[in-house]
Amino acid sequence: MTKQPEAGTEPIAPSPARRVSPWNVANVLTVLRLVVVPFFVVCMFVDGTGWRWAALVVFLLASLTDQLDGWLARKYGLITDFGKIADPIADKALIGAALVTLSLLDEVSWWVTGAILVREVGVTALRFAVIRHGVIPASYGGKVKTVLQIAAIALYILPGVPEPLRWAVLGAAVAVTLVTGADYVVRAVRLRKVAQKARGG
Ligand SMILES: O=P(O)(O)OC[C@H](O)CO
Repeated sequence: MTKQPEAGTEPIAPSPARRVSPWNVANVLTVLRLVVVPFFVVCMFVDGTGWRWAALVVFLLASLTDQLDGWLARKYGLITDFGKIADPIADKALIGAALVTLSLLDEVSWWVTGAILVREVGVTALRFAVIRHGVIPASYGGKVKTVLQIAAIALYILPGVPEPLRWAVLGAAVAVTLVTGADYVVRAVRLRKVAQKARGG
């Protein structure tokens, strides 16, 4: 019986099928998400409700590209190792910039921003630490985490949202962020073991 790779880990193997260029529409959207981050930050720091709404629109449009690039990559077979690494990094840049900005403006506690940033930077470092064994793509939990983070940040950017609603969604985002971070550590250990076994080590 053919042994299937373990879920959530993808050892690097030579692909017998067609090679997909990293310069495809899904990856271009991922890079665009990175490019709009400075525009979002500027909108946040300019005084006035209009600029708040502009920041929200930029943030939500950039977040939408996260859902769109993943969908395009799956539908048109545009999944590349570059996309698997760059997509979570682009999400982290957008989410990280939003949280740091909200903390600088005294609207989100620094401990929340710090806990989320430590997890996000840690998972990125982990991905690079095991990259010689394979790529750890975003998990289902990781995607749920990103949606919760986006919802929580949008509620903080939006003027006049009741505080209990903001706290509830942000609390859920922090919890899922930390739990999925621990899950990636388990996946990285598993990936290393699978890759070492495959090499006969
Ligand atoms: O939890 P991560 O680090 O895999 O990030 C998930 C991505 O942001 C989903 O698009």
